[in-house]
Amino acid sequence: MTQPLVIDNLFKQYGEKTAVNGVSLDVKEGEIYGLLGGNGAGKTTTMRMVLGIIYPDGGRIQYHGKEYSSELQHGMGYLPEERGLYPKVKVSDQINYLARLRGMSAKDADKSLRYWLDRFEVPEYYDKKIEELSKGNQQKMGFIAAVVHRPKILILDEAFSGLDPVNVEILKSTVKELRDNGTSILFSTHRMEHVEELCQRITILHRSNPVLQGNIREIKQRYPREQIVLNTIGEVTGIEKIQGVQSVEKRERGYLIHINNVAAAKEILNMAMQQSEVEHFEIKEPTLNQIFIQEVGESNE
Ligand SMILES: Nc1ncnc2c1ncn2[C@@H]1O[C@H](COP(=O)(O)OP(=O)(O)OP(=O)(O)O)[C@@H](O)[C@H]1O
Repeated sequence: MTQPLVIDNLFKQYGEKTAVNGVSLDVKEGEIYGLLGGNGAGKTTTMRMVLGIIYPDGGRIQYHGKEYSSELQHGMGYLPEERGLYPKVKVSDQINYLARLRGMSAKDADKSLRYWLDRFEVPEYYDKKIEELSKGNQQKMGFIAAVVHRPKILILDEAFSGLDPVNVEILKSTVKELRDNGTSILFSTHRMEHVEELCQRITILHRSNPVLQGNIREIKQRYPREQIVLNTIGEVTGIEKIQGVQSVEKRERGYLIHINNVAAAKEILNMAMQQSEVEHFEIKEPTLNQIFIQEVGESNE
């Protein structure tokens, strides 16, 4: 079976500025692939090349084994980071028009739009102009515009930005459902917890270069486990004296301990058990955000 999306050694230059330098990745059917990077890393440029909005200066993109052609637009959906809908046009006029541009009949387009408005519990937005909606609700309409024509490949650039926590959950479950129905999703975000929840594979870009790539589980295993969460009933003293312990922070229910040698973990546990009752002991794997900071030298969030 050919892959829905294969990007091979993609390259893009704006004058002297290299925006994307040798990005390769593939998105499988029914996968949400995470594209991460700080501001200006090259995520949007990569996505726009995939969508055929701009042309690569080098490299190759294949869609189900084929080169780009304009008909492929019918099978692709895009939620841009910046709002993509016209403020003064009604939701129904605009989204139905976009759906028809992507090959749907007027009847199917309207049915699909109404389905999505009901799904987000806002059927009354059908007749509203975009500018009449709040920022978060405009984002939802942008999402509907991206999925109304049932694309096989979906590109989501900061899909959850501007949404309140309830709406983030609603959109997240929708994205998971689209994945489970076979959609291939290329997903960019600054929020690492979303990536940890939604994606199995990622690429981290830094100043146009891919600096880290692969399966999140495997990536995490390559980084040392340097944090211990210890919750005890009573106080434990002397942890900082154990060799390999770098710092001990008192937390509400215990301690957060930084180590630079995993052998210290056993000694910490022994000491804690001698002095108190241990409620919880965990050697934590690094978070994706910690790995990101280590690779890129700054937080993504
Ligand atoms: N049309 C353009 N002309 C000139 N330079 C551009 C253009 N579009 C992007 N760039 C430059 O290319 C680099 C990558 O930009 P891009 O928008 O792809 O980053 P990004 O990872 O999406 O960032 P952000 O998280 O801030 O949206 C940046 O340095 C940007 O200034």
